[in-house]
Amino acid sequence: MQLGLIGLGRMGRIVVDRTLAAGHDVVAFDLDDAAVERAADAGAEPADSIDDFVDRLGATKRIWLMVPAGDAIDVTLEELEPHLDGDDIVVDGGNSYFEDSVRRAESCPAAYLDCGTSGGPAGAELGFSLMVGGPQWAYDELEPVFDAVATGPDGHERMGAAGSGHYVKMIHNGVEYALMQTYGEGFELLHEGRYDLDLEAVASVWNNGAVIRSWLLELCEEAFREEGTDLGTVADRIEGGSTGTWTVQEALEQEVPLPLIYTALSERFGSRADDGRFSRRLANRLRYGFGRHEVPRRE
Ligand SMILES: NC(=O)C1=CN([C@@H]2O[C@H](COP(=O)(O)OP(=O)(O)OC[C@H]3O[C@@H](n4cnc5c(N)ncnc54)[C@H](O)[C@@H]3O)[C@@H](O)[C@H]2O)C=CC1
Ligand SMILES: O=C(CO)[C@H](O)[C@H](O)COP(=O)(O)O
Repeated sequence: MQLGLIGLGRMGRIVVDRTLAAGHDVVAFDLDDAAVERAADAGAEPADSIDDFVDRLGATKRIWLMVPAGDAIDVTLEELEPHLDGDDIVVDGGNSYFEDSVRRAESCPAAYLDCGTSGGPAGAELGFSLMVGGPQWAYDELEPVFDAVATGPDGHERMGAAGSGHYVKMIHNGVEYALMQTYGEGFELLHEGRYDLDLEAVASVWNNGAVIRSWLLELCEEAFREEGTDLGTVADRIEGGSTGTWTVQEALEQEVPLPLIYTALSERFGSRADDGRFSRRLANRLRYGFGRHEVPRRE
């Protein structure tokens, strides 16, 4: 099969490499010329514009977008759409908001598959976990590519109608936030607690047979090994947050309580306050107000 790939960053490049390794042909485009050159070195056919990209694809086009969620998807689709018809397929493998994917599926002349992708660049060796929404025929048609990009046939599944793939991935990310938060809390207590512990050793022994073993816990072990048991110079600031915000918004709309995911999300926002949380500072001052407790002051 021939696959056109747009977006050759951390994730797109893995899609290229795994698709090529499975014996398919890849036409590759990115706004970054150096990324296109690197994909060409790996065996892809380089394209220098969207027009060139579509010219290099056969009459029936199979296209995978791996650009950042948001405007980059709409801009790319706007350029692609005059070249597409109902026999063509477009996959969005990024972290798009599911309602945007529903809208795009309705307006795109091609069959549109929203594909939640999990595994991250670090999971490249194993292959990804793919959660796909959209028409069954398009999913079936792209099965050889999904087999290649995922861990294999068990690593991808059609979730349902348009939007469902990105919906499942959004909630996957909410779970990811909460798991990171709970590992963080456990290790914080171990770090601050009664014993002088080697946290890499704790993570390692937990990863060998413990109930709470997981890939994230293996990544905790790696972090302590590489940064030290006190995490060295790693700052207490957590970026990201869009997928977790959407998960919490959806939970509010569906009236489903998600206290753990909400707490994990709010910890991210709280971590970004430049000089500490205002609410924590006010609570500090109020304890003086009612109790004349000493007020710890900033340097
Ligand atoms: N990095 C991760 O752990 C994961 C990322 N994702 C999602 O995959 C998507 C891509 O993520 P990454 O590869 O990490 O991002 P990245 O920033 O590494 O790569 C994005 C690439 O898209 C290119 N690009 C941007 N706008 C473009 C346009 N209009 N036309 C052509 N190329 C364009 C950039 O030049 C860059 O090479 C995002 O939606 C992200 O949320 C999904 C799962 C995991
Ligand atoms: O999807 C992912 C992992 O599963 C990506 O790493 C994503 O960027 C993480 O989301 P956020 O930026 O909201 O932390």
